Amino acid sequence: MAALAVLRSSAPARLLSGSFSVHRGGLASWQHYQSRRPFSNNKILVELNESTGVAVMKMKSPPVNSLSLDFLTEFSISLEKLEIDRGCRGLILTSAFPKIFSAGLDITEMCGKSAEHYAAFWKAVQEMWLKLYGSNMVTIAAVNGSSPAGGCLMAMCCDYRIMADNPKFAIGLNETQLGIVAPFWFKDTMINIVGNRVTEQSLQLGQMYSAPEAHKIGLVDLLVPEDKVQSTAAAVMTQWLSIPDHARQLTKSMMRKPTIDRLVKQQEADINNFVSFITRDSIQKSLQVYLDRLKQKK
Ligand SMILES: CCCCC/C=C\C/C=C\C=C\CC(=O)SCCNC(=O)CCNC(=O)[C@H](O)C(C)(C)COP(=O)(O)OP(=O)(O)OC[C@H]1O[C@@H](n2cnc3c(N)ncnc32)[C@H](O)[C@@H]1OP(=O)(O)O
Repeated sequence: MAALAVLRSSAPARLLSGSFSVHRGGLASWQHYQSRRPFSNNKILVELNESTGVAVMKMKSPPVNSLSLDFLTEFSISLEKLEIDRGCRGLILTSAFPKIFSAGLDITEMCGKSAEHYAAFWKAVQEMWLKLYGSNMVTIAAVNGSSPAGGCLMAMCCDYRIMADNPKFAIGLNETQLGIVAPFWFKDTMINIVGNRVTEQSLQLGQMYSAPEAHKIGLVDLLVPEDKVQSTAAAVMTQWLSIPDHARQLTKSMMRKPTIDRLVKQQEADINNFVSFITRDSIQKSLQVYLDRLKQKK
């Protein structure tokens, strides 16, 4: 968080516009952030409303917004651009697809690949978490569909979660159902929202909660009809932005810094831990079985 705060105060918006081709239009228009990365297929659509200072980031990686290495890299770059843009104070994170917010980490990135690939992938997951959980912006998740595991983590990184009131949509950290283990920083993020007891039970059982259940345990803050998710997110954002930035940001930092520092201090060890865990034959088998089941369920 401290690192982001430094970035924000030292990088003038003019520099950002020059470096990243941000096109600014009239007051009422939306800006489109175009990524110049050659491998980018624009899996993330970002629209910044200059007059409100609110960006809407829509995940758009078919079919289910799974978090691949490419997706995560594009996500982190997009987030960093917004973070250093002084014209942007708030971020609404949502999905371009009805019914799916994000399917979590892309399981194919964790199966049958090299140790180097796993290390690069895990670093990208860490970076996504560090940037989103440590953001100085007001962040609101507009959860318009199901959101297992890494998708739930993304929502949990935000300051406030609004979910579509549909019992068919589920959210939670279901890692144990795949035979894998949520790392300590996933666990800490959840504890900070719902407390130790609920987190322990959720993680052991790999529990997925329907939207009403998630609201009941405090995993999501507000349930609204599906067609009201975006407008409610905008309204809640206005409330949050009425608080002076410096006071809100310092408070957020005070609450989250210990959790963030814990990973920062052992980032390399966490990568090594992930690689040695995911390369075990038994874990590879579990993931393959889970993936095959997913593909066969139709
Ligand atoms: C002690 C030391 C510990 C150290 C730490 C070690 C390890 C930690 C490791 C990892 C942590 C991982 C966290 C994760 O995020 S794991 C991912 C968990 N995600 C899931 O379980 C979601 C699975 N998907 C679903 O439940 C459904 O797909 C979903 C509800 C999202 C959507 O359902 P729908 O019916 O609409 O769509 P499907 O037909 O099921 O899927 C379409 C298509 O997409 C493929 N797919 C779905 N999810 C994923 C995914 N996460 N990754 C890759 N691919 C996915 C699915 O297979 C279908 O493919 P196809 O049949 O069309 O080819």
